[in-house]
Amino acid sequence: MAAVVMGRVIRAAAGHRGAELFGFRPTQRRLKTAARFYGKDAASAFGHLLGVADPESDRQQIPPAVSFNKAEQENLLVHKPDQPENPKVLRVAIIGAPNAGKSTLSNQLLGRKVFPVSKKVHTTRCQAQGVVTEGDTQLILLDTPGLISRLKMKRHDLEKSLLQDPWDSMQMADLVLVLVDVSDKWTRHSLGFEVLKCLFLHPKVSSVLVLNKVDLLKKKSILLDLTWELTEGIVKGKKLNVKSVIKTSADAGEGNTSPLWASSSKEETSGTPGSLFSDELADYTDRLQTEKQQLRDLREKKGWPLFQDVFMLSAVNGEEVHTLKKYLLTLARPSPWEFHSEVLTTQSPQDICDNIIREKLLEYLPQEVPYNVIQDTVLWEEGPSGELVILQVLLVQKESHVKMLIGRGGQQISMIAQEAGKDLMNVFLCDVLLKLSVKLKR
Ligand SMILES: Nc1nc2c(ncn2[C@@H]2O[C@H](COP(=O)(O)OP(=O)(O)OP(=O)(O)O)[C@@H](O)[C@H]2O)c(=O)[nH]1
Repeated sequence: MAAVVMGRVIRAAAGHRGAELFGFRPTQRRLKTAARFYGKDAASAFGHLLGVADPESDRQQIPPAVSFNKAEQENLLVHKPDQPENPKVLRVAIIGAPNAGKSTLSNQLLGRKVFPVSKKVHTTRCQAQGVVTEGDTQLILLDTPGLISRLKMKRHDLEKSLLQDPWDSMQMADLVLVLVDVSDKWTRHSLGFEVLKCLFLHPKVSSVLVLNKVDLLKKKSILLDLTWELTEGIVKGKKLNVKSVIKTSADAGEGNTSPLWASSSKEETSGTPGSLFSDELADYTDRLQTEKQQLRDLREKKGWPLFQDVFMLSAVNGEEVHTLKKYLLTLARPSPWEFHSEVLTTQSPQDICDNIIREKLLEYLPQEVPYNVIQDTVLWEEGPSGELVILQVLLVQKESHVKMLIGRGGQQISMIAQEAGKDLMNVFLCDVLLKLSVKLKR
């Protein structure tokens, strides 16, 4: 049985794939269209992106689109970075348990959804990089799969990348954001052994605790207890002063680049990742002597006393993400940029497409069904009006799964195609015609 469903062609009123790189001329007409589509501020920023003199302001920076042309995207990745005179870089790994919100946070920091997000665990299958370029600074975000144990990987027959990639990200990072889902009553009281092990074995990487999903908490006061538990009552090498935490959290405004955190000491820190706490870390490592002993001790631990700062935010609605972003930008160190400012992600256009379709499969199909779908892109081309035309075949192993995927009257697959098409339009900023076909794998 097979079904072919077409995603609706969606109008990308903002004038397609951004910059002059793609041969677009920055016209006032395009800016007006952008104003209709995105709002006035964004239209100004779009003008800025296109190289048009910004008539009113350049307050807001619109992230670049990703080219749907594989060669163009690859070319851009090897393009000499257009860096300013004093470039700065911070490489940020984002780790945490599956479903903590790592990809949601990455997307918010990037300002465009390039990583897949879903309620089901293991949405992210391998490490991917996102690039935020602001002023003279480049933040390189290393989005990773949720940390799992070797045992779990074997038991659930999961790919090796799920185990290896978070570790690889840590090797590359200057700073790690440890995300905890505070709405999960069962897991929120401990960072988990895998996270602790990762932190312990990468002592040079500064760490910041991020308490995510605060929007789901009825009683916000629990955040203080959780902070205490997950930091062992120590942040920036100082004992926590709960009173000042409450005050600082409540007072933190938009323009405030300091974290929602205050230690009991008035002492200033240098803000240089990797250079802090070396003494405390040495003490700490001394206490855990043999490797066996170290691991045994870590298994009994819940928190990490070497966090540099703590943030409390809601990645899904962007609450306080701006504060975190500003904080990260201030920590960047002088270093040549690694990417051209037009690069938003290192993923190939096809990978982005596969991930987005997979995200919808995870959202709409029950239990293990989406994990067994094989995706095969059989057509990827530019249509006569510049639209992106994609045909992807979804191969499944059971007749019952074919039916589930297609849904009554084709409703299910049609919705998946429409939603994925809409997301792809927002990544590539062009019209997208997505066709999905479901087939039984013989
Ligand atoms: N309410 C709420 N939901 C959130 C927040 N952040 C993420 N989510 C939701 O949590 C689910 C998991 O988010 P992801 O970003 O896919 O989580 P992840 O950590 O990347 O997951 P894995 O790829 O499985 O490791 C999604 O349904 C998100 O919409 C938040 O701040 N508040």
